Amino acid sequence: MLITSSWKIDLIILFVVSIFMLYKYSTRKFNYWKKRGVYHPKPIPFLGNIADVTFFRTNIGEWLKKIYDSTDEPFFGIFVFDEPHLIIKSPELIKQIMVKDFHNFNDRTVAQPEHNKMIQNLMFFQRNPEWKEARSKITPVFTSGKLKSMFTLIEPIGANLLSYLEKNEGELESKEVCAKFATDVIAKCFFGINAHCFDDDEAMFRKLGRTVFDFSWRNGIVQTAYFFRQKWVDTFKLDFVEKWVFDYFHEAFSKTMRARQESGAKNNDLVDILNAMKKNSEFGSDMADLETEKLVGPAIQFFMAGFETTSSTISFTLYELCLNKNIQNKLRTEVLSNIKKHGGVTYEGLLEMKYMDLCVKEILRMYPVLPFLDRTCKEDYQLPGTNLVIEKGMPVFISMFGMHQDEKYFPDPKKFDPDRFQNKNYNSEGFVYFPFGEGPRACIGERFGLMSTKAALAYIIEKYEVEKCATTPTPVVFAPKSLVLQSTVGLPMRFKRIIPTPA
Ligand code: HEM
Repeated sequence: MLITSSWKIDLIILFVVSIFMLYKYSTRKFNYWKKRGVYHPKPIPFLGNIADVTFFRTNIGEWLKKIYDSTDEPFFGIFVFDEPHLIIKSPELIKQIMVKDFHNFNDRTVAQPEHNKMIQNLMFFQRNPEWKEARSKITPVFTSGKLKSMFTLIEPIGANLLSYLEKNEGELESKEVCAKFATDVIAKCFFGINAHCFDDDEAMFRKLGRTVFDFSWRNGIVQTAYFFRQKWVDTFKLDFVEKWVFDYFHEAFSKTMRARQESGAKNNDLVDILNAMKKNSEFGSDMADLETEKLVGPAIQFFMAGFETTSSTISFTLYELCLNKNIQNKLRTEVLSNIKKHGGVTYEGLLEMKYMDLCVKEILRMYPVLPFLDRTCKEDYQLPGTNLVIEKGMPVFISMFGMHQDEKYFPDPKKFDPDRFQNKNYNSEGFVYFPFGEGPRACIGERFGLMSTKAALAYIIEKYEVEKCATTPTPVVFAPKSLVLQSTVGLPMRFKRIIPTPA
């Protein structure tokens, strides 16, 4: 006998008391924002405001946008399960945090797993001071000269893309076509490997890409935990992507690097650049060992950060072009005259394509592949012009998707209107448009991503008309289990070869 003479009643009492205690525990911080006079949507016990993401009813980008749209406050609080998080909405405050006071917000909130050295050393996950050191060493990989050299590696992949389209003309899933292109480009430029994605649907690098980014329960749960339940990552030793993926990348890169060192061959890729840096001891004396994560890390990081972002941007552009024929025709006119002037799709030619630039800018506004930014507050911080002190360790989020779709900044936000970027700087006062992030921690591969995106578009648009077909989704429905913005059904469309008219 415990409490009453019936063990059944005892059990019920114990159950009710346990639930009550759990309820009390999960709601113990729920007056955090109220006490500070900060607006916050009403949280629910155990889940806070993250129920929709927890049950995979929506993805993180759309969830944050929905909360962003629910208030006009310049900043507001939410609860992720039981933990308070701050969302910044004011463009001026975003600028303050991302740039002016970057020193106090120079780490992401994303977990840095103790059990996995490889993930720890990926730049996206790195914390300071390691991040600062790694970033300054890797920045020279993306100078104009190196990009221009890497462009020569993209040209043959452009030819493969066109012969693939020629063989498979008609209805195609454009996201898959663009994924093949982006995978081949990244494998070639960063791993020195021909991935052969256009020849083989089951090519190994393509499989790796699917494993990392295809929406699955595994990826949905683990990748959400990395951003919102960092403690689980260490407790359950969760790997951002499956371990075999890292092992494969590690092996592939190390092999190429070793072969290159032995043969002395040069290829204009990351392998050459890192070999040269290693020779000059730019990575320090501990880098004598070829297999170390610090050398392989950048290649893996570039694959993970560059493959999905680039392929999505190309395919979302094709998607909007097939829905907006007049814009497609205008872009083709520019591409054709540029190709005529430069004798083909060239590095210099791409830089001159003004309308192409507007189209890609507008796509990245409408479909920012990574739809939110995150930073951690390093030390207690008085939010300028407010009474709020952001406490040390507070996760701070920015809804990029919310800002980019806010009609206050972008009238008629669902309309694909490249001309809205014509002679317009949206970030003059504060930040409202930042598809590559902002400040010292912004995307390091922006210029590479834009170069490969524009190259693919130029190759395709020169030779093919893209058209809506019966399975083209209108509008796009974003996958709820995905960290990045992805269409649930892909982006099928018709590729119709343009028959040149005789001169
Ligand atoms: C259209 C293509 C791309 C888009 C839209 C994109 C977007 C982004 C965004 C939003 C961030 C976070 C920035 C922040 O927190 O302020 C980021 C970070 C990053 N991106 Fe990209 N990216 C693209 C292509 C690439 C490519 C091609 C590479 C590599 C070659 C790359 C490498 C990285 C890395 C390493 C980071 C982490 C930077 C750091 O923590 O210092 N990205 N990217």
